[in-house]
Amino acid sequence: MEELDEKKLWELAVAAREYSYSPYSGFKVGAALLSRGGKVFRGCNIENAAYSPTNCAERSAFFSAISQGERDFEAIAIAGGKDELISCYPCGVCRQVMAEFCDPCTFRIICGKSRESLEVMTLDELLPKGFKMQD
Ligand SMILES: O=c1ccn([C@H]2C[C@H](O)[C@@H](CO)O2)c(=O)[nH]1
Ligand SMILES: [Zn+2]
Repeated sequence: MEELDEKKLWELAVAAREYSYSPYSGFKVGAALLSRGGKVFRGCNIENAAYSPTNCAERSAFFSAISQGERDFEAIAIAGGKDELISCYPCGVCRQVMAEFCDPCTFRIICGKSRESLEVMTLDELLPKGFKMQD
């Protein structure tokens, strides 16, 4: 995936953020998950009055994709912030879900607060020595 495509994927995360349901934190997050087949699955964070049922944008995107039969992923872009976007990285729970389905050395996570300041990391960088099925 070229740099241009990473920017495009991040723009789709920004668009997905518009659907965020976050009346409790006011922190809106969008994610765009790219499959190896070139499909994009979007997700947003969905909060709840009981707090703990809240789902992050990243997991919403993964669960949507997996529910539609997709299991082969290339990259995810994330855009989050209250009124303004900030550099928003996936939480530990989402990193663990990524580890279930993605190759840690090749799956890329794209974060940033603007098209011009995107950071691209592998899952292995964000979740080194993760716990996996074979463990
Ligand atoms: O990477 C992140 C970090 C936080 N959130 C959500 C969870 C909650 O709704 C809000 C504040 O934590 O942001 C995400 O969706 N993804
Ligand atoms: Zn999360």
